[in-house]
Amino acid sequence: MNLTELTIAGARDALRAGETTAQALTEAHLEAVAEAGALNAFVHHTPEIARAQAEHADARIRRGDAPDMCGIPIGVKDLFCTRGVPSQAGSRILEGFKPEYESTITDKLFQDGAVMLGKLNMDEFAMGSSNETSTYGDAVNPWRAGNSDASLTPGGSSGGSAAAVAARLCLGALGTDTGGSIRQPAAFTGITGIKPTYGRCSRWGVVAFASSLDQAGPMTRSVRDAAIFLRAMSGHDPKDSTSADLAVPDFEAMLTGDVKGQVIGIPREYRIDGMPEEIETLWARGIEMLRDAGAEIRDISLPHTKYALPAYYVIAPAEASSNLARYDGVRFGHRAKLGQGDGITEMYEKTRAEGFGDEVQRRVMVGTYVLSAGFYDAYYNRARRVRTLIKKDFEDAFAAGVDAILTPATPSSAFELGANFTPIQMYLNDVFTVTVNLAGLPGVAVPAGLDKRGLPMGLQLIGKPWAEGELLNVASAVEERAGFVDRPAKWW
Ligand SMILES: NC(=O)C[C@H](N)C(=O)O
Repeated sequence: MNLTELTIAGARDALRAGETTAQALTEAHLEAVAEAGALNAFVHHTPEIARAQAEHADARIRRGDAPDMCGIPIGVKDLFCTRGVPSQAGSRILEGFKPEYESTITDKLFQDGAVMLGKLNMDEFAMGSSNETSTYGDAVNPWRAGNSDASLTPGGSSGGSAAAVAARLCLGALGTDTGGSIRQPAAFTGITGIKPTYGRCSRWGVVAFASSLDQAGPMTRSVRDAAIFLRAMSGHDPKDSTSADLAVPDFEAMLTGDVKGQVIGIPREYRIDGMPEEIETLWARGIEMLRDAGAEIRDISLPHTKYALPAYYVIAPAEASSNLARYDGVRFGHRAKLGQGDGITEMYEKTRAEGFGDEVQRRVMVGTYVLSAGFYDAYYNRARRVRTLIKKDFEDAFAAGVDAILTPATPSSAFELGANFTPIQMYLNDVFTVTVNLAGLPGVAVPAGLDKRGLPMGLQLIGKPWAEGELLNVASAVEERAGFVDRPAKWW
């Protein structure tokens, strides 16, 4: 058995059947991680923790007391606080920060027996779409275009998570998604990623970027794995007042693959100018797959879509400017060296100028500006009103009988690292994904084909609030028909 080729479902079943052990799985993955330095996916390695967790998991499996994630080697995005383990959110300003507490999500996973191999690379404070704003340097996509050896982005901000899962360094990884950070990298690396409904998973102990938009989710190599992983992460947490007090369904049991009679909406506003033909064709193929599976395809309108990106890039920086005020050189991580006569103001200024990268500084400035007294109504309040309209567009579609919405996940496949996009060009990566965060809905990206260069492309499905199970079921129908089995050739 090739242990790094298993899915989470396959590994779980093999562990329970005694065909392998958590320790063997862990060693195989630690070895894969050690060989994959060129991908720069893992930025902190925790082999001692992994080995201790695996030993413990094996004992539980032998006792017949093994939850689904017991003994499963995973990677954790650096945005999650993990007790005693560096948790830097990809930023220099959190250099040396080792939390004294565990995030609720990692705690839940560890309670279930999951094995943490280490922390994964990401854009600084989750701001970016290419993993190029990370203080650790770029994570690299394991996929390459044709015969070219140019390094491609795995997407962002959960770039390390996507690269690690696609390269078989772990069976699944934790990501977070504020405007597309799970779904875009999943699409760029040919894996599955779901952003759950806002409130499905606790945000406690996840470094905050934009609190009304942030949501954690799993990144995996199959829809079934996403269902298993998501169930283990979900649930109410009294420590996060925005987490929902709702029962968590068995998402895996809902994967029947049957979508007969379901109404799938195709929003005409997502047919944007300049959309590459290959993405358009992929979308058309997705429509055919679902029609073929017995779903009813319906053209719909989500009229405020075009205002989503500008509204997101007002609301997210506004919240970020407030959340990031706490990094002052006193409470966490990095503090600048001070000169003679420097007072507390210089300490704040120098620390923040050194500790934050350009993109983070840009967002703090934009955010502070749109919240300032003279501009609050013109920008922040207007963006909030747009957000309400976007949410209402989706509500109207669902009220008219639509069960799920199909769109492309991204407007392109993976691009080269160092492409030197302007900030606006970079933000355009999120054009199909931010609406979902603004509306608080669940969205899943599934790999559905390769482009002419041999790079993966993904489709996005958007669901009703709390309907992750139904949504993953539609995704599984696409997965089955797309038959995406391609994988990156190993060059690292
Ligand atoms: N965090 C995210 O979901 C990524 C998004 N591209 C942003 O930079 O805000």
